[in-house]
Amino acid sequence: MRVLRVGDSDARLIEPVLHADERGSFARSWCAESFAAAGFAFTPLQGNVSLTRGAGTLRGMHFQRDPRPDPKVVRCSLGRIHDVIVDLRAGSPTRGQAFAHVLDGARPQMLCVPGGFAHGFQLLSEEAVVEYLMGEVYVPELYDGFRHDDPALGLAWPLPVRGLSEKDRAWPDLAGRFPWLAERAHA
Ligand SMILES: Cc1cn([C@H]2C[C@H](O)[C@@H](COP(=O)(O)OP(=O)(O)O[C@H]3O[C@H](C)C(=O)[C@H](O)[C@H]3O)O2)c(=O)[nH]c1=O
Repeated sequence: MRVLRVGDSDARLIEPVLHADERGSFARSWCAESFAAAGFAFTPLQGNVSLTRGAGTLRGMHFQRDPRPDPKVVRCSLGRIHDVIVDLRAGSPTRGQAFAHVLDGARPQMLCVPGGFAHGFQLLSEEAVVEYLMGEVYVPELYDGFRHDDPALGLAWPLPVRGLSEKDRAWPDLAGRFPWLAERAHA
């Protein structure tokens, strides 16, 4: 299993061993012991799968607020996505930093995202299936987000953005809710 650090953050990009033979291939999509040894201790409480159509379509950015932030293990099982996480945790040395990865259904890579990060992705293929194990259950009252083009972050997206949900168009500016972002923007 290959474990890559994600910048200086405590997120991890894990590539499990791919056992290929004449039938195809086999890889683990999660393993408590080896993931913990890789620095990502995690207990899945919910599994999500989303099918998205149309290159450029974007889901996010979403996060679940304290006291129930939602760590997740994200895998693209079909197609290709530009995946972005943003550290929103108070006190984190990488607070405010964004980390982008291409996740490809042809590779069994998984992005291990601690709770307190926002997450979103844009399709690089015409269709994509994204599956993720969640370390916290969905709590609608704590479900939050910000726009992909929030002025406080300046996130770059590889394709013209399309297919946003009404909710993802309407998130309020982050700086109004996280003063430390506004201060940083004026630093
Ligand atoms: C997240 C979630 C949603 N829902 C319901 C709520 C809506 O009626 C429907 C679609 O929800 P939403 O439009 O928020 O789905 P996405 O835009 O794919 O949200 C996800 O996109 C980004 C990339 C993520 O990382 C999160 O896992 C998740 O926020 O599913 C549930 O029933 N359970 C859930 O856990």
